[in-house]
Amino acid sequence: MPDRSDVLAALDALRDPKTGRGLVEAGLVQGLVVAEDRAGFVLEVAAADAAAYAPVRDAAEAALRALPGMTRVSVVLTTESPASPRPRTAGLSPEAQRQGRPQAPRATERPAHVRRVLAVASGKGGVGKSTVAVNLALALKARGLSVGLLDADVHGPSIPTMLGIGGQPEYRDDALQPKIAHGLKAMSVGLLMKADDAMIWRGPMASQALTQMLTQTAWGTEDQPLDVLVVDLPPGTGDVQLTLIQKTPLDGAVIVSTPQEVALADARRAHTLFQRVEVPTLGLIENMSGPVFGEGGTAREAERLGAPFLGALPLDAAIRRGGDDGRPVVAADPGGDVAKAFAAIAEQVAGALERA
Ligand SMILES: Nc1ncnc2c1ncn2[C@@H]1O[C@H](COP(=O)(O)OP(=O)(O)OP(=O)(O)O)[C@@H](O)[C@H]1O
Repeated sequence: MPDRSDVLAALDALRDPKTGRGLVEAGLVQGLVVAEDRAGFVLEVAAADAAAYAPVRDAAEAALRALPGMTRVSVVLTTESPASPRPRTAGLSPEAQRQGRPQAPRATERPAHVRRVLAVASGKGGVGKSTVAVNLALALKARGLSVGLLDADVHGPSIPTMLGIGGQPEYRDDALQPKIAHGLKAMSVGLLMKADDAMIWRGPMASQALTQMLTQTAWGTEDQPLDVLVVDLPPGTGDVQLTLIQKTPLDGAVIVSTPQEVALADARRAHTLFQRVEVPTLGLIENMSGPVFGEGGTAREAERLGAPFLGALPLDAAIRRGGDDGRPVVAADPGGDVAKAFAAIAEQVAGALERA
């Protein structure tokens, strides 16, 4: 298996067309991940140079793929647009300087022409976070808002399936063009990565690519800004989530949980995580509520945390089918009980975002 130094040598053998130096020496290789038969990194260039560097990205991918034993390679070309400077990062606090440990960077850059950014989070995986994100986005849209959906779930991006979208997003007019599905503007990490690249994407690449999807997607225009951008975060409360929520300028978060104690304990941790970064928890949502998993647990947890309880959604086969078929239940059956439950939640979320 090639190791990190083999990968670096292969990349440095390629020339940066601008400086004539090797890619590594020129500082173009960022966030390199090498793990057994996989490698990936971010090639970040100025926006004006994006087209010129596409062949460099292709050459880098080819060079890595040519290494013996290397089967999965992913190079993401990201651009640094002059109109949207990189997020400024916080300097080291005196305490951190003394300890030699950097503080995590805090986002200061908002995506252009987006009024509000809402995170949908869950402590635990599989509780229906993505299902809620999609249907809540549709319910907000049904209120007359213009809504975008950013699938940041690097662990398992499911929004493309849920919305029935696919194919690489187009890069036009210096921006990634979102896919339009059921009236939502959607962008997913799943559209940019190949199915089995998930592991590579968990590291710095994920963070950089998400920053790019957030800030360089054509979410809105000056004349028609996007009202709400819903961000489907990866489940969990670890370092990946912490980095993402620190780098994303969030106006509020909703936390999805099932009624079981194991899920509620993780929901509690998610709330604590948001508190740490001073993002208000707009409320908790109980999913898969009913006789199988129980009901009421999330409402009680919300009360304990001092956060609003936004509503409960039943365990319902139609919700699952809608997700599998690319026809989310709120779009497929807008007059049904589930759509009404989402409408009630959307009303509270819209109100809270207005005040945020
Ligand atoms: N209320 C519900 N009733 C029935 N099935 C549901 C419900 N909510 C979600 N599901 C189904 O449960 C599965 C997991 O849902 P989903 O992918 O939304 O969870 P998640 O929390 O986003 O998972 P992860 O973050 O781990 O990817 C899906 O098959 C989905 O269709």
